[in-house]
Amino acid sequence: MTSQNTDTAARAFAELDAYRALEAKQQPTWPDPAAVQVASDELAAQPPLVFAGEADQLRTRLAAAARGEAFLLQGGDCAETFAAATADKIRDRVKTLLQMAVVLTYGASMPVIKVGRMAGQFAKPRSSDSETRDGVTLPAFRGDLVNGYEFTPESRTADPSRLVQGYHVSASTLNLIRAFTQGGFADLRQVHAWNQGFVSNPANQRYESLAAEIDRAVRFMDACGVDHSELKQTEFYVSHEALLLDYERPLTRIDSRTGKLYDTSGHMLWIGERTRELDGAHVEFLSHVRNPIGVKLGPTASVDDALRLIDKLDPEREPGRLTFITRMGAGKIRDVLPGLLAGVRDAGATPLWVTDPMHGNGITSSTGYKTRRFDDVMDELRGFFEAHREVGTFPGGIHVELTGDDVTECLGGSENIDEQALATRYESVCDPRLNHMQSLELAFQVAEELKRL
Ligand SMILES: O=C[C@H](O)[C@H](O)COP(=O)(O)O
Ligand SMILES: C=C(OP(=O)(O)O)C(=O)O
Ligand SMILES: [Mn+2]
Repeated sequence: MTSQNTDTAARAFAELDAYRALEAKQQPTWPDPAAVQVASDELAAQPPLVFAGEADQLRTRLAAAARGEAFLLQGGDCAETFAAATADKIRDRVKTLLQMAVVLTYGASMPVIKVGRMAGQFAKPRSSDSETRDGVTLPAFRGDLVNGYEFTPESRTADPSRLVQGYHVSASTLNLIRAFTQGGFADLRQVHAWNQGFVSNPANQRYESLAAEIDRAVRFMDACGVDHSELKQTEFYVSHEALLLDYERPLTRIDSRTGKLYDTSGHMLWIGERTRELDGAHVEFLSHVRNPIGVKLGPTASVDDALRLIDKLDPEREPGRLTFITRMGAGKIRDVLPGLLAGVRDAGATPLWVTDPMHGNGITSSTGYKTRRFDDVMDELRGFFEAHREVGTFPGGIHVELTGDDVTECLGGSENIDEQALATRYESVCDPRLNHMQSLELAFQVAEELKRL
């Protein structure tokens, strides 16, 4: 580095570090600050997980979605865990997203941008700092990057060595995702092989007939001698909530090509509903990195909130830079979203609008499980499309908590999971996820909405 480059880098990091003077909500209480410094130094010495150029490429893809020329599919666990970062589970989540993408691409006849909530989704904001079970109170589980899910004082104590472990688990997850999506697994000729559902399930049968059509189309192209080598690989990006600043900061690096800062822990980072204060540390931090940024907006978000977030996070109004992920709740979306869309549009801003139909629809079952009704999720989705049709803006994508596994965490769907069934395979350590079949079913319904655009 020349001394001029060194100066520029020092200035960029000094600006980034303005966040340190601001309130950072939802951070763990680390018992030993010296150990956090050791972990931070270790992270700072590791290679980046993603390349800045990939984040730029995703920004251009998201810009197309903001213009109405592509659709974002973002999904994965509420909270990834280190233990579940196995080849089978990663493969099944990737498969589920690939299947959904095929359904959506076919339905919308437009490119679908695939972004996993994967390879870094390890830190959770919580409603309460503590959890009480049978009269015993311990710190809440804040994600594997912070503490363990097991309900013991040792496990629930925040442990900064988990930051480093989280980096390595993210690296191996991302490595496998790259292998799957670029090494032949995601070849469109494998469209049948991705299916893993129950033969008799209606979503499964619908998928099989769509896959057969795609097969015929690919064979037709083969017979015509069309070169369609781009069908052999697929672009796949990773994202997570940039919650834990002790993890994000040491992974933020200067891009040698441009001299700009990128948070290299993932391609896209988002700010959660609980940490999106304009004068808070998270908004300040992400305002200084070049990655595409998402912000969750709940039902209390005003037009003014949205416009100020745009001014802070996307002052140049750069296409693809900013995605608003709305999570209003099925009962509220039709009342609150149209005004928000219109207010932002009238101010001349064109962020990408995406729906998260999960987080506004949480309930507790009579049997004590955190759950969501599939019908509420679908209702919010329809409300999202209705609001955009009403205002004339583009419904640019979906953000869902899902897994490739056959879990029983959300009520309903074609398998009719009821309150009693929740207990059979409830595996989430945080929010309930759509299982493989529910995810596919949702994709078909979104495809129907996209066909109406
Ligand atoms: O994923 C989102 C939040 O972390 C989660 O909904 C919070 O859940 P809690 O209300 O159980 O803390
Ligand atoms: C914490 C999450 O969501 P929100 O910020 O919308 O509550 C999440 O996406 O898991
Ligand atoms: Mn969640």
